Amino acid sequence: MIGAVLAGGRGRRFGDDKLLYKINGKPLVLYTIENLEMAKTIDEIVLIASKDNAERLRKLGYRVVVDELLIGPMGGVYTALSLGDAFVVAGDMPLIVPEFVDFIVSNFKKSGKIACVPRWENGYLEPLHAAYSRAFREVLEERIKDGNYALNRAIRETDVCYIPIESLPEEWRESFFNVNTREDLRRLQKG
Ligand SMILES: Nc1nc2c(ncn2[C@@H]2O[C@H](COP(=O)(O)OP(=O)(O)OP(=O)(O)O)[C@@H](O)[C@H]2O)c(=O)[nH]1
Ligand SMILES: [Mg+2]
Repeated sequence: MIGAVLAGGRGRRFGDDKLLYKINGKPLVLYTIENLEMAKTIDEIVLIASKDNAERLRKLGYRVVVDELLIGPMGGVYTALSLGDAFVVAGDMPLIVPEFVDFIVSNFKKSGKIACVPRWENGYLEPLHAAYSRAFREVLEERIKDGNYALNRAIRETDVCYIPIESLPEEWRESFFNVNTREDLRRLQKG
């Protein structure tokens, strides 16, 4: 399974250097990549960049694909799925838990569903920490054509499998932590 890292955002809340911002000498996105690589079910990492940051991201040594749409996360997932089935994560999720990724990917494979997405009891979804089949790209294509760019709605209106988060080990929840502001970074450095 491909591990696709969304890295084409503009980081308006943080500053556009967000993913390459160094924490203890290492770019934020490299934490995400290295944890994803540790998942046994992931055999290739691909960064889904914008044309503006693709060259800078290429220097990290991973495969980079340019997202030509830049309509938000939905376009990133759409671009990733052109390569095949993928586990998609946001590049700003440095604490992803490899065992959790493997858990989602194996459930996705077992379920035979078009996608498998973690869901909180209150209904909130975690679409940027989820497994998608290539076939889901067609669902997205229809919606993109109509100008419907909300990924959450696309998932809700499709027959996907959900992973109930509260039934899983509590330590796995840090997997969803994402860096949006400089304040989040301080939380990360404190550990
Ligand atoms: N390929 C791609 N990635 C995206 C796109 N929009 C956001 N992302 C990435 O998805 C992840 C989560 O997005 P956000 O937390 O909203 O980050 P952001 O868009 O960079 O930041 P804000 O402008 O502050 O919302 C980040 O790693 C972004 O780089 C997009 O249009 N295409
Ligand atoms: Mg974020």
